[in-house]
Amino acid sequence: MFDLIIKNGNVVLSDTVKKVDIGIKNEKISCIAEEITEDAKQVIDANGQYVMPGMIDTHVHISEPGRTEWEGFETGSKALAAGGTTSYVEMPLNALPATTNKKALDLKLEAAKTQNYVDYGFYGGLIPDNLEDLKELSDAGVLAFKCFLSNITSEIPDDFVNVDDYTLYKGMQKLAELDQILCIHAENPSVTSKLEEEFIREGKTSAMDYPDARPVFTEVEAVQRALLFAKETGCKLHIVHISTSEAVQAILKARSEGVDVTVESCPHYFAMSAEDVEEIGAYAKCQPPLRKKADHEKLWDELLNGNIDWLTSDHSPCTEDLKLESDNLFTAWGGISGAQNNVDLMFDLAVKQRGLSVNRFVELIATTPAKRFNLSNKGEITVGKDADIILVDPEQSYVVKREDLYYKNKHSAYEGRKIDCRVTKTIVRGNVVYDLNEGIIGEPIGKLMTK
Ligand SMILES: NC(=O)NC(NC(N)=O)C(=O)[O-]
Ligand SMILES: [Zn+2]
Ligand SMILES: [Zn+2]
Repeated sequence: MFDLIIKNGNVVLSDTVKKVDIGIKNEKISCIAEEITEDAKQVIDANGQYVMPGMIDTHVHISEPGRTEWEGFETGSKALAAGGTTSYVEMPLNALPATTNKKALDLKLEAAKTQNYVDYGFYGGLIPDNLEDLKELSDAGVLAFKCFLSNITSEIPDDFVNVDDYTLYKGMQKLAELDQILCIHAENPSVTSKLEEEFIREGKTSAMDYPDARPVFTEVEAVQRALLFAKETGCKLHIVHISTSEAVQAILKARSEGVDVTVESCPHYFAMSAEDVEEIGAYAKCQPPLRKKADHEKLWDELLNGNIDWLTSDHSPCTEDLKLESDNLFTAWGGISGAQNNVDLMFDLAVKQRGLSVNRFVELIATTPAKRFNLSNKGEITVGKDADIILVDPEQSYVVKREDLYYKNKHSAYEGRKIDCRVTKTIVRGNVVYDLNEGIIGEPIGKLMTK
């Protein structure tokens, strides 16, 4: 007797897509066979749909506690579930306090405990004055660490700040000892902040000016510095939300020379370019910026050539006033609400429109991040793994509408956009948590993932 059987779907296995049935028992995938005839408490017919591992989104900002009006665990995890994500890793910034010591992590754990509809884990932050806190955060089970090379300053006590080079060096030494990955937001802080001031002074604040104020080389420079420090210290490195082909090439070169480095990018860098931001406005503002068409196409080549390791949402929500109060892009809040439209949007763009294989797509959303973050129960449809599974209908289309968004603040850079693919069910450890017709189902059953 199975708890759940998923029948007749096109199941994305590690190197093939096969029409097989999946039997689930005690939260795990317990049988994969051409036909399962045993009984089950629940049967799902997935005819005509892809059945694949749920997305593992390793880049999500939930600003609870402290800035819960931006996003909370309940609303954020509902959006993730509705978008086909079955587990996520939460960034150490935007909540107050930032997750830079054990006390702050405990506040996160407490807030998250009863509110998550999907599985979740945490990052610890590296900032200039917390080198002594890294071991305690690591011992408490954070999945990885994060720091900013990009300029990030705040007047508010306990908010996140970027590292200086000394902290980067010392932090990497410590994290290498702790066998932790350091994830880095890589942009040169002094060039970008001064350039932005200069552009504003000169009134050059259009959507097409914005990427010029954070030029390609400022990403490449910070990436190269991080690579050099990683080579020196032996620290495992992961570069988040990469926006340029040039930076990807620098990463590939360092990897070929022995640096243990991986790289992610996000759907928004593929779905939109700076030209689109002219129309969409601040909802599509982020750092690093959406690049102009020619750079954007070069990043697509990197993705299609297998040079980007995985995809994340970088769901970085805020209240709508922070997007609207400023009359120019330069001073509006940077960050895109995207957690609910990762899987189907990228399936449409990369698989349907640009011919990426479905197997490669699954590596990008699930298998590779699971391996890198040592989430050994997740990321593949294989007997013994957690039954974290989504159904994806490549024949359905929909238009992104505010009222369908689960975010606390229902704005999106994709509002009004037609997506030719749709997530129809999300299953976390055998529990159906989202269904297209019924919406979010049941109680928040998400469990904490620790290292
Ligand atoms: N404070 C943020 O949420 N920042 C985020 N903002 C973006 N990407 O625009 C990020 O990941 O850098
Ligand atoms: Zn960032
Ligand atoms: Zn981010």
